[in-house]
Amino acid sequence: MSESKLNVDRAALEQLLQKRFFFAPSFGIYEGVKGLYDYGPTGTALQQNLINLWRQHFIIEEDMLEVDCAIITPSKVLETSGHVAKFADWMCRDTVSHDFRRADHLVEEVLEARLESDALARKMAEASLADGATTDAAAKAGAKKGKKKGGAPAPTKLDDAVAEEYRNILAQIDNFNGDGLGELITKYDIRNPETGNAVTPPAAFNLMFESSIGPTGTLKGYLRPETAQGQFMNFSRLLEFNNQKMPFASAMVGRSFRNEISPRSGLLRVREFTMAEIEHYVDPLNKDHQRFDDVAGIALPLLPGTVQLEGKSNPIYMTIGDAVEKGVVDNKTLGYFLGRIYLYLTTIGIKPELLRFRQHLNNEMAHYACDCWDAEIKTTYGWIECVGCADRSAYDLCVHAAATKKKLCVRENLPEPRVFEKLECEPNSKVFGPRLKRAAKPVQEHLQTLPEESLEAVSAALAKDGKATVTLSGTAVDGDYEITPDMVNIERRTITEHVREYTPNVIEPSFGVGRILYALIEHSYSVRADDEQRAVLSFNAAVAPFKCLVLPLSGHASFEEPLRNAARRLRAVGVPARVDDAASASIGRRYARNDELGTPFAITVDFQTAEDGTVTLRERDTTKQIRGSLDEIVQLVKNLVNGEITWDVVLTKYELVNTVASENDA
Ligand SMILES: Nc1ncnc2c1ncn2[C@@H]1O[C@H](COP(=O)(O)OP(=O)(O)OP(=O)(O)O)[C@@H](O)[C@H]1O
Repeated sequence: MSESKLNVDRAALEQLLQKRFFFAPSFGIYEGVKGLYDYGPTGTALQQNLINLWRQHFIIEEDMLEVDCAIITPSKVLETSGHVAKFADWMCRDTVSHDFRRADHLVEEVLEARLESDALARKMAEASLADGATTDAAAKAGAKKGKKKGGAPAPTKLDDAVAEEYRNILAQIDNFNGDGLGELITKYDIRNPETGNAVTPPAAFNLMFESSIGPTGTLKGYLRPETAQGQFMNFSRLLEFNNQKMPFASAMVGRSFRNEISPRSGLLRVREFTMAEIEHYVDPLNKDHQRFDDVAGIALPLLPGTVQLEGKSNPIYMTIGDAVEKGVVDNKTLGYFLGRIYLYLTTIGIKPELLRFRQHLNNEMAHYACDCWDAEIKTTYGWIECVGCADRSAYDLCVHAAATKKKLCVRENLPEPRVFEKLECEPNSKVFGPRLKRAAKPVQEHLQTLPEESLEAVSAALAKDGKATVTLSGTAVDGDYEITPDMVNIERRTITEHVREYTPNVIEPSFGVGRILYALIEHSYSVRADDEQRAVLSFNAAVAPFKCLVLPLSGHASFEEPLRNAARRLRAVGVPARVDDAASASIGRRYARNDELGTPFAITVDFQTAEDGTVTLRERDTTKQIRGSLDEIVQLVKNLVNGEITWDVVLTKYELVNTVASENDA
C-alpha cells in the first residue's frame, strides 16, 4: 500500500481547534504551564465518544472486568514495580541558556534537520546541473540562494557515508541508552538547535510526580505514571470475581501523570493524560487466543526490530496469522490484540495507510516487557506512538508477590495428578536459630528456593566435607554462612500434585487517548476546494462530537417553534442535537462553523416548514441536502447516526434540494 501524504496546514488547524474550543492550554490566563491542556465542549465530547467506542470494542465485546483504581500510589508499590529506579528518560541541558531537552529527541531533531538540509542541497545542485552549471558552482549558488531567502541557513550537503550513518541511527534511535546518546552528541557535535549552544551529557530524569501522603510527610507517594499497577494490585480479587477462570482481562480508563522533560507537541506529549489500558492474563504455557481466527486474515503494516536494525523504515505487510506462524509476532494473544487495535483505530477513522506497528528494539523495551509493538500513527509531527502493546510476562505479579509475600497466582486442578521426583530441603529450625541468629530465616528461605542443581551441590558438599557455604545477597544480612549436616535434611522425594500453580503472563494494550484524538483530528481535516477554502472535520457519525445541528434559515420569529420541536424530537430518539439560532450569522456561515466542529448532519427549518411541515437535511461532506417531513428526517438522522443506513443510500431515495444559494451565502 502506498503511503498517502498528510495535507494539513498545522497552523490553520491549530487556530481552528482553539476557535472551536476542542482544547486549549490550561491556566491560560496565568500564562499556562507546558504540557497541560483543558478540553472544551467539543474536545470533551470527542474524547468521550472515543472512550465509549473503546469500551464497546474491547470491554463489552470481550467481557473484560473494568475497574477504577486510586491515582495516588504509595512509593513501595512503584519501588517494587521498578518505576522508582527505572521510569526515566535521558535529559540534556543547554550549557548557556540552561534549557532542558530530552536527549533522544534532540539527537533525532538535529539529525533529521541535517538530512533534510542535505536533500535540499542535492535537489538544488541537480536543478542547477540541469541548467548546465557544475556541481560545486551549483551548491554555492544554492547556498547563496538559501541565504538570500529570508535569512534561513543555506542547505548543506552531507558526505554520502555520513548521511547513511544518520539514517541508520534514526531508524534505531530508541535503542540508544544514556551513554550511547552521549557518544552521538559528541561525535556529531549535536547542539541545541534553538541557541546553537553545546549541551551537557545525558542524565537520567525520573518522570514520576512525587508527593507525600498524609500530614506527617513520611509516607512517600507518586501520581501514577500508568494505570496498570492498580490493576495488578487487584489481581487476586479479579481472579476470584472471574470464578478462578483463565484467561481473563481487566481494563481501566483513567488519568496518568508524567513529568515530561520538554513537552512541545501539543496533545502528543503532555504531563497529564487519559489512558485506556487492558491487562490480559494468560497461561505462560499457552498464549493462544480463542478468537485468534477472527483477526488472523488481517494484513498489518509491520516494522519488526530486524528491519529497523537494517536501517529501514518501510513496513512489511503480513497477515497476523503469518506473522505469528513465522515468529515475527511472539504469540497468538499478542497478535490478536494487534489485530483488535488495528480494527479499533481504523473504525474510528484513522487512515490505514497512515498506521503501522513497530516492534520495540531490545534497549528500548520497558524494564518489564519481553516483546512490545507500538501502533504508530503518522501525523504532521511524524510517526507517533499512540498505543503500546506489550507482553509484560509475569514480571509485575512476581515482583509484587515477592515484596508482599502474598500469592498472586492461579491454581488449577489438574485433570490427572502429576507425579514427579524432587530434591527437597527441610531445615531444622531448632539448630538454625541459635546458630545463625538474624540470618537464620533468610538462609533457610534461600535453601528452600534453590534450583535443583544448586541444592544438589550443597548436598554433595555436606556429604563430602561435612559443611557447605550459603551466600546471601540482596538481603539485610548479606554474606557467606556455613551450614552443617545437622541443620538440614536434603532428600529426593516423590511428589504427587493435584493442582498446578502458576503466575500468569500479562499482555497489555495501552492506549493514549489524547494522542489518538489528535491524530484522528489531523486525519479528518481537509479544506474544501472552492473559493472560500473552508475547513471541514470529516468525523464519522459515531465519533463526531455533535451529531446533528438544528438551525433556522434566518432569525424570523415563525421559525422558533418548529426549531425547538425538531431539537426535542431528535433528543427523544437519542440523537444529541445542538441548536444554532445565532441570527447575526448567515446560514452559509453557520453551516461552515458546523463543518469545523465536524457535525455530520444539519436540519434546517425554513419558510416551507410553516406551509407543509417539511425540513431539509444537509450532510457535511457532500454538502448535499434533501427534504422530507420532520418525522421522516428525524428517523433518518437516527438511522444515519447509528450506522443503519449510509448517506449514499439516502441520496438514491430522495431528490436533492437546490442548495447553491445557501451554501455560498457565507
Ligand atoms: N506524555 C504523554 N502524553 C500523551 N500521551 C502519552 C504520553 N506518554 C505516553 N502516552 C500514551 O500512553 C501510551 C502508553 O504509554 P507508554 O509508556 O507505552 O509510552 P512511552 O513509550 O513512554 O511513550 P513515549 O516513548 O512517546 O514517551 C502511549 O502509547 C501514548 O499513547
